[in-house]
This record gives sequence, structure tokens and C-alpha cells, in this order.
Amino acid sequence: MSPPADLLSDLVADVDETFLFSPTGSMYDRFLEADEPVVVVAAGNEHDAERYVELPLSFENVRDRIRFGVEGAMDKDYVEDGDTVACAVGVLDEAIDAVIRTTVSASMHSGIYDLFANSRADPNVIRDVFDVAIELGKKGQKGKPVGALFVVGDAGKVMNKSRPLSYNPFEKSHVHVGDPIVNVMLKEFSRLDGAFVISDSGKIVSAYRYLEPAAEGVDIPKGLGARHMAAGAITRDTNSIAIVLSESDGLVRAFKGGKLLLELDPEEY
Ligand SMILES: Nc1ncnc2c1ncn2[C@@H]1O[C@H](COP(=O)(O)OP(=O)(O)OP(=O)(O)O)[C@@H](O)[C@H]1O
Ligand SMILES: [Mn+2]
Repeated sequence: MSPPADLLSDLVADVDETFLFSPTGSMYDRFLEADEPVVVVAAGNEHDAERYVELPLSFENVRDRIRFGVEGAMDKDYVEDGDTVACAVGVLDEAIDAVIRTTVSASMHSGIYDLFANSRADPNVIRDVFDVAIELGKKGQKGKPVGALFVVGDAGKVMNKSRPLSYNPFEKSHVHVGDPIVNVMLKEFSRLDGAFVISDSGKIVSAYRYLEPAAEGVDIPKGLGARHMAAGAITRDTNSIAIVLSESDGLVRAFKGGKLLLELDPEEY
């Protein structure tokens, strides 16, 4: 074999599982015909794969994408601690152009899958809030960078651990994230201070909440300020997750259980 083929065969030698990230139909069929164990990780199950992990976001960061897929597969018992897997992914493009070998281990568990699948809030609601935060991060408000804080899930408790900074424009409304008009409203109201509180099912409960969670035991990276501290702390104090757009560095971050689990650059989406 040629050196490049050797290199590739080393990468795929003795793997327990192959993960195909957003494969084409013909690629999936080849695995099916060869009767090779395969897990499909994609935005939809177009090929009716028997073992499938749904990707809620495209995860431009390949490491995040792989972690999500592997953690999802662990959660569904497709793989277990100690398994060796080959992940076929698109790094430079959408089409698969790389194979990454890794060993499944419970210790590498970053929580990125749990954030979506095992939170109180509906996974679609979480995805919709990410979409708003990413869009807001891309465009800002009238061209200026803007910050925003969304607390999703366990809204009753979150309301108890916060106070209003201003009138609540969502007081008598029954609007949900994901409705196009709501995204416009969220963007408009994000110019002012405080947090948005969103229920498990996606109802916008309030804007302009000042969070007052207990901050002990929260371990967030140094350099992040009060908004991020409050976001981390509320997720430790309640069963919520928090999605934060930073006004100063433009990144979108997600917290759960008092921990930073995910960092995205809106410019890459
Ligand atoms: N406890 C809180 N609850 C809700 N909103 C808060 C809280 N603390 C701060 N904020 C909001 O965050 C804004 C920015 O505060 P600060 O600069 O300290 O946070 P930060 O973490 O550095 O965020 P950024 O990266 O956006 O600057 C404040 O103007 C306020 O609107
Ligand atoms: Mn700041």
C-alpha cells in the first residue's frame, strides 16, 4: 500500500464503530451493504439509519461536533467506555473529507450532548434560542455589538431568583421562541439590561430580569464578567441552562449546572 493508504488504514484499523457525520445517501448505503456497524450523526435521519444521533446545530468546531456525536451515542448505548471509533467528518467543507480516530471514555464527557438532550427545556427550544443568539451576534443591533442573556427552563424558579429591572413586555403575551415575530422582539429588547426568562416549552416569560442566584460553587473562566457569572450561577441554582452572547468578545456561550459547556463564534454560522 502507498504511504497515504497506510496512514488511513492505521486510522481505521480495529475500530468498534464508524461514525458518519452528515453522510450522503451513497456513502451510507456502502456501509449498509458491507454490513459494517455505523452510527449516523446528522441534522435529520434522511437515510433512516437504525442508529442515529440528531445534530441540533452544525457545530462548525469539529471537536464540538465529534463530542456531541460520541456523547449522544454513549447516551443511546450505541458505544461504551473504551470503544475505539473512527469519525468521518467534513472539516473544510460539508462533504466528508477527514477521518478522526478517538477512544470513547466517560472522562471526556463534556456535557455538550446533555445540554440539548437532557435538559428540562425542549431541545428544539434550546436550538431556537441558540439561533437567536447567533443571529444577534452576527448582526448586532444597528451594526453595534450587543450582549444578551437567555435563561431557558425551570422558569418559575428562575423568576424567584431574580427581580425586574423594568416593565415586562411579555407580561400578558403568549409568545414562543422560534416564531419569526418573536425573534424580532427579542432582538429589540436585548438592547436593554438584564436577562430573558424562557420556559421549558419555549414561552417567553419575561425580559429585563436581574438575576440574583447564589454564586458559590460556580467555576467559570477568568475574564468573563457579571453577565456570565450570573448565567453560570443561575444554572447551578436552578434546573435551567443559560445561553449568553457577549458584547465584548462577540462569542455565544452556554452554561449548565454552573459550568461553561460550549463556546461558539457566530461569525462561523
Ligand atoms: N445579575 C445579572 N442579571 C442580569 N443581567 C446582568 C447581570 N449582571 C450583569 N448583567 C448584564 O450584563 C451587562 C454586562 O455586564 P458585564 O460587562 O459585567 O458582563 P460580562 O460578563 O463582561 O458580559 P459582556 O461580555 O457582554 O461584557 C450588564 O450591563 C447587564 O445588562
Ligand atoms: Mn463586560
